[in-house]
Amino acid sequence: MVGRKDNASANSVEVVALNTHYGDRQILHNVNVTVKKGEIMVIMGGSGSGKTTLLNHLLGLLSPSSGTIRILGQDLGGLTPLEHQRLRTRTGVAFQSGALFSSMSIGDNIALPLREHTKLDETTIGIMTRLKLEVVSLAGFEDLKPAELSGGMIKRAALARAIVMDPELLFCDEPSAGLDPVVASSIDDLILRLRDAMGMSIVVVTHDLDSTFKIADRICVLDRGKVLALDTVEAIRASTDIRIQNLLNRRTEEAELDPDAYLRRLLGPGAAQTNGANRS
Ligand SMILES: Nc1ncnc2c1ncn2[C@@H]1O[C@H](COP(=O)(O)OP(=O)(O)OP(=O)(O)O)[C@@H](O)[C@H]1O
Repeated sequence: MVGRKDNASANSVEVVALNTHYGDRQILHNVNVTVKKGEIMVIMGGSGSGKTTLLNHLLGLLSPSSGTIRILGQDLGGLTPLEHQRLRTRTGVAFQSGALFSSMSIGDNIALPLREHTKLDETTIGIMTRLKLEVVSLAGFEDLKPAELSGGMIKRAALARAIVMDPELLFCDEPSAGLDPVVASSIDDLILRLRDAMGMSIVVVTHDLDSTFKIADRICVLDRGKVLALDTVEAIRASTDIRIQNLLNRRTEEAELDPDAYLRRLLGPGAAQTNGANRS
């Protein structure tokens, strides 16, 4: 582990009473989330429910209107820029798009955090980079450029860069988005392996229900900026809350509450009128 500091907290993430606004509009409402050490927490919710906003708070990219965010025992609100930077070396982020530098080789992309944050010599950096490429099953691909990789390989490379510093906490934004089911499933397996073999705490933001049920220890369901539920996979699956069931069944509330309005949206006003006329 590079630059790791011990801390006594049993939780990797503690979000307490988080409220946030974009301008006058409140986006997150009294959000409380805890991620235990070694846990995989999946944040899910419909489009616009606030997943990205919450993730950006956890990454320290947004400041809350009120509330507290503790990452690895440290209150983000009270950190100096140097402390922020140190904390960043203990966390990893795999962005949805990969966010790899297109002009650099895969090996150089993955080595970047080691070159930026450590004083390790190039031989050691080369060994650590190749080790992480092996972990994500990309051994031998270090000289290729991102444009030469498939979507699944880009996601793997992004994960390799996110874990190159052996972080205690890993954030993954839509790790399987845009991948076919088989490749998406292999990314899920990789995330599970990272937790099991390296003991990381992992926060995943995803729309993908199959992936959620496969990897999550607990699920945080967001709905219109509020935590609708935070529980185990089994408990979420068994929930009788209609909004959770709608989310799980991929039904919209509109469809549930007003079938005609849903049809109008799907088919256009003329078709819906015809439908209404036929019914009466
Ligand atoms: N920079 C911004 N300025 C103003 N409003 C924003 C901004 N970013 C997001 N929002 C609004 O905040 C709400 C939550 O957005 P957010 O992107 O966090 O949701 P999400 O659950 O990640 O959605 P998606 O799954 O579609 O990415 C939405 O209503 C969105 O329109």
